[in-house]
Amino acid sequence: MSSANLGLRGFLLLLAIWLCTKLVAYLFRPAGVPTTKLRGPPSPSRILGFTRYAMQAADISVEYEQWAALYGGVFEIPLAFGMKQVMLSDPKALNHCYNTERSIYVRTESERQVISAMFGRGVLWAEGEMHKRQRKALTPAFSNAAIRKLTSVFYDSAYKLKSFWDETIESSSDADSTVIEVQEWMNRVALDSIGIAGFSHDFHYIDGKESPVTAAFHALELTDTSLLTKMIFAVAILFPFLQKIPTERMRTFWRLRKDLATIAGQLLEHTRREKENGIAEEHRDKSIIGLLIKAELTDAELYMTQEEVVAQNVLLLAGYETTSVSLTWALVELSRHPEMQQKLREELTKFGGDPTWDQLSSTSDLPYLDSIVLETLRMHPALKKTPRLASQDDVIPLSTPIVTATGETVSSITVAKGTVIVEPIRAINRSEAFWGPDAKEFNPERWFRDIPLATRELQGYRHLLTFHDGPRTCLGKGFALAEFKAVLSVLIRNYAFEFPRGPDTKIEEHTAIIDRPKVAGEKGAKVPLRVRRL
Ligand code: HEM
Repeated sequence: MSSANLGLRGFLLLLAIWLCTKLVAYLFRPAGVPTTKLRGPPSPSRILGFTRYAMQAADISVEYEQWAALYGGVFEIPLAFGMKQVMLSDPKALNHCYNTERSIYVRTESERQVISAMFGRGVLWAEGEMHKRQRKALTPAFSNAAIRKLTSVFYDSAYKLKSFWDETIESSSDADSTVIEVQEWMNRVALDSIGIAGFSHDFHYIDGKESPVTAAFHALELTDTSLLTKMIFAVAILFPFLQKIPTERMRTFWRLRKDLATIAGQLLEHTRREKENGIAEEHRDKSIIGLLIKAELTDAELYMTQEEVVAQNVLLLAGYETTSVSLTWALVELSRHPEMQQKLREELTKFGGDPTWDQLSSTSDLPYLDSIVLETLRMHPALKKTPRLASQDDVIPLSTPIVTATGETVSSITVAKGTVIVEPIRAINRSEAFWGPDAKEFNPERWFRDIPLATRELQGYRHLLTFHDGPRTCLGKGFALAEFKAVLSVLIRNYAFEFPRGPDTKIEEHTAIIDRPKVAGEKGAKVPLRVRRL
C-alpha cells in the first residue's frame, strides 16, 4: 500500500476518533446544574487528556500535589474522550463527599461492573439501602470483641512462618542469615490469616501448598500489566463493554472469582449443616462468614441471599492484598532505616512476649510500633485514590475558597450529576501542605509531635485517608491493624532485615491487583531481603 494511502487512512481514523470524542462528550454532557468551571492543568493530548500520561507517570501523586498548590483544594483534570475528573484535597469537601456516600456519591458503574464480575454483589459492590443492610450484617464480625478473639490466628501464622524461616536459615551456608523474598511470605501469612479468620478455610499457603486461588494471585503478581489493559480500565467508564475483552488479566480474574465463590459456597453449606445438626454454640464456626450466617439466622432484618453471602468472598481479597502489601512496605522501610528497626526491636524486646489485642490497640503500650505502622500506612496507602460518581447534582462546601476558571472566588462549588470526583489518598497523605516539609520522608517521629493544624481538619483513621472514611470506610480496619502489628512484632523481635545490596537499594512499584513494592530490576513483585536470625 502506498504511503499516501496509509496517510489518508490514518487521517480518517483520527477524524473518526475525534468525531466519536465529540459524540460521547455530547451524549454524556451533564444535565441539571453545570459543574463549576474549575481550573486545572492543560491537557497533554486532545483525545487522551491525562489518561495515558497518568498511567505512564512515575508517581502522578506528586503532580496532584503540585496542581493542588497551584489551583487550590479542588481542581479538574481532562481525561480521554472529553471526560473530566474533579480532584479533591480540601478537607471540608472531602468530609462532605465521604459522609454523603450512601446518598450522593457512589462507585462508578465501570468499577461496580469489575467488582461484580470478580466477586459478585457483596458489600464492596452494594449501594444505598442494600449497602446499609449488608454492612450492618457484617459489622459484628469486625467488632473489637471479634477481632480480640482472632488475634491468636495472626500470631499462629507469624510463628508458622518463623519455623519455616528458621529451618531455611539453619540449612543455609551462613547458618545465621539468608536471603528471603519477603513479599511472597507476607502474602502467605496474610492469605492464611484471612482464610482461617474469615472463612474457616486453611489455604496452607505458609506450608507451601498451591491452590487455584494462590495460583491466580501469583499470576496477577508476576505479570506486568500492559498499557493496553490499564487503558481499558481507564476508558471503561465510557465503554463498559471493554471490560468483557478476555485479556490474560481478565481471564485470571474470572478464574479467581470461580474459585473464591466455590470456597465461600462450601463454607456456607458447612455452617448451615452445623446449625441443622444442632452443634453446640461454642463449637460452631467463629469465622467472619460463620458469624454472618449466625446473625442472619437470628435477625430477619439482616437476611442475605445465598448469592450475597457467597459474594462476601470479596473479604478474602480485601483482607489479603492490602495487609500483605502494607507489611512488605514496613519491612522495606525498616531495611532502609536500620536505626528505626533497632529502636523498634528494643521497644518490643523490653516489652517481652506477644502483646495482647488490647496492648496492640493501645497507643501507649507500644508507641514506637504504633508510629511505624501509622507511618507505613501514611506513606504507602494500599489504595492510591478512590473515584466516586455524583448520582445527583450537589453543592460541595470548601474549607479554603478557590479561584474558578472564570476568575471568581468561591467557597463552595456546584457539581452536576454524572461528575466523577476523586480523593487522591496518596497525594494527600504525602502532601507538604498537610504533613509539613518532611511529608515525603518516612519519619515515625512525626507521630510523637503535635499533628499540624491543617491535618487535624482531615478525618479518617488518625487523620490518614488510607482506610477511606464515612459509611464506606474500610470494614476490616481493626482486623488489618491487629494483624499488621502482631506479625511485625514477631518478625522484628526475631530477625534483622537488610537489603543485600545496602539500604539505598532502589525500590519501584509493580502494578498487580494493587501496586506493590519491588526491588528495581526484579521480575514481578519481588523484595529479596537478607534475614538474620537474632
Ligand atoms: C492495611 C490494610 C487495609 C487497607 C489499607 C484497606 C483500605 C481500604 C479502603 C481504602 C477501602 C475503601 C475502598 C473504596 O471504597 O473504594 C476499604 C474498603 C473495605 N475494606 Fe479494607 N483495607 C485494609 C484491610 C482490610 C481487611 C483486612 C479487610 C477484611 C478482613 C478489609 C475489608 C474491607 C471491606 C469489606 C471494604 C468495603 C467496605 C464498604 O464498601 O462498605 N480491608 N479498605
